[in-house]
This record gives sequence, C-alpha cells and structure tokens, in this order.
Amino acid sequence: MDNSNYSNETFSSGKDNAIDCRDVCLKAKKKKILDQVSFGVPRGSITGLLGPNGAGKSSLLRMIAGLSTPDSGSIHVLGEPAGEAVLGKLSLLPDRGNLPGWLTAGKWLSFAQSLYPDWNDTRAEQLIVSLKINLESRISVMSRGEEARLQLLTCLARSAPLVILDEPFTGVDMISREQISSTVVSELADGERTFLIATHDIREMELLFDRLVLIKDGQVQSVADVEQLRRAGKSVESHYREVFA
Ligand SMILES: Nc1ncnc2c1ncn2[C@@H]1O[C@H](COP(=O)(O)OP(=O)(O)OP(=O)(O)O)[C@@H](O)[C@H]1O
Repeated sequence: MDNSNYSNETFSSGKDNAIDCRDVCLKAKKKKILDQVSFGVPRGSITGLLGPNGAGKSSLLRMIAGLSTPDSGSIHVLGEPAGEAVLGKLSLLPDRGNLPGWLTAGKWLSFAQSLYPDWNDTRAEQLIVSLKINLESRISVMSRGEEARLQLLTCLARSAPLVILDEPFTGVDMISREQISSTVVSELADGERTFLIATHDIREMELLFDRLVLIKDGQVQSVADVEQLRRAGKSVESHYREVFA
C-alpha cells in the first residue's frame, strides 16, 4: 500500500486544494459510514475516488457537495466550508438522480440552461452530438444508459470549477463509456477545472486519473499520485488490487 503522499501532501497544501476533508466522520443508525476521513484534492486534478461497494463514496460525495453534513470533522471546497456558499461553484452528477420524466431531453436542457448561470451553450451543443442525445426523446421512456448520458451532459455543460461525478457510467454501454472517458472528460480537463470521480470502471478511467483516493469501510486506505505509481511500475488497476485484494 502506498501511503507516501498521505501524511504530507494531503494536509500541508490546503490552499492549493479544491477539496480538503479533515477527520470527517458520519454515522447512520449507529453504523459508522465514514471514519476519520482525511484527504485533499489538488486544484486542476482528475482524482478518482475508488473502493468496493458500500465503502462510503456516495456518502462522502454528497457531503462534499453540501447535500448533507458530517457528524464531525470539516470539509472545505474551493477554500470555503462545504455547503450553500459553494453550491454554485460545483457541478454534481449524483449516483441516483431523477430527471423530470414528463419532459423531452430538449425541454429539459432548455430548463437546465435557464437554471444554471454557468451553462455553456457551445459545450452543450458539442455534448449533444458526442453523447448522442435524442432531443425529442421523453425522459420517462429513456433507457438507463440514455438517461445517464443526459445527466452527464447536464453536469458537464456547466463551467463550474469543480465537477463531481458519482458513477458516471452506470448503465452506459462500453463504447459510450470509452467515448465519454477519452474525449469528453479529457477535453474538459484543461488543468483549470477539478474533477472528483467515483467509479468502478477503473479500466476506462485508467489514463485520465492523476490522483487516487482509495476508501474501504469508511476509511481512507491510500492516497496516491498516479505518475508516481507508474514510475514504480504500477497501474491504477494494479494499485487497486494491491490495496483491496
Ligand atoms: N441513510 C443511511 N442509513 C443507513 N445506512 C446508510 C445510509 N446511507 C448509506 N448507508 C450505508 O453506508 C454505507 C456506504 O454507502 P455508500 O452509498 O456511501 O457507499 P458507496 O461506496 O457509494 O457504495 P457503491 O459503490 O455500492 O455505490 C453502506 O453500507 C450503506 O448501506
């Protein structure tokens, strides 16, 4: 297990971090969901939040996005405490989102455009093509993968400096996943925006991540720099297996 970055980087460079979690604890029904979770996500990075089912990834992302609060510990997002003040600066793809089923994709996107001040029309047009969105389709009759692509578009068409994606590939077929990961996300990763992505699709994201946070049973198991892993002859997948096998 490579914890070499954990003790130093994660705690010392707060102002360079888009996200700072310190000693975050969360319980639900007396069960510990997150236990003393501390890590930093450097600005401009594409950080993967990886771990087995039930590790606590979605619970953590919801708190970073300000949708729930920790029982103890602190979370800072872009220099401010997580919560209302930073809602407009982050774009979240939730693990279980509900889009209004009675709308067509086109009507939904018009609504989203009016909802989000940072909506980028040009990028939305490009994403409609690359994600193959049928604007005439009613959301209620979309397949899981079609709805997932529309949700992803809604998230990526915004210019928010922090993008949080919780399982962006759920229900998305293999070719679409590869397209999404290799073109869309890498296009947007201009070094200015920060991505935090929870996913089980490690192979598709292998080349995109520059940082990893590995979590299991509510505890951080490893924080690693992908370049350092590669220099040590490891891949994201091999590191994951090493930590969790
Ligand atoms: N409101 C809640 N009440 C009780 N238990 C909860 C609640 N929310 C989450 N949990 C539990 O907390 C644990 C972590 O859940 P979470 O959804 O954060 O994990 P995850 O890493 O995102 O999992 P997956 O990869 O399967 O999506 C799970 O055991 C889940 O059952």
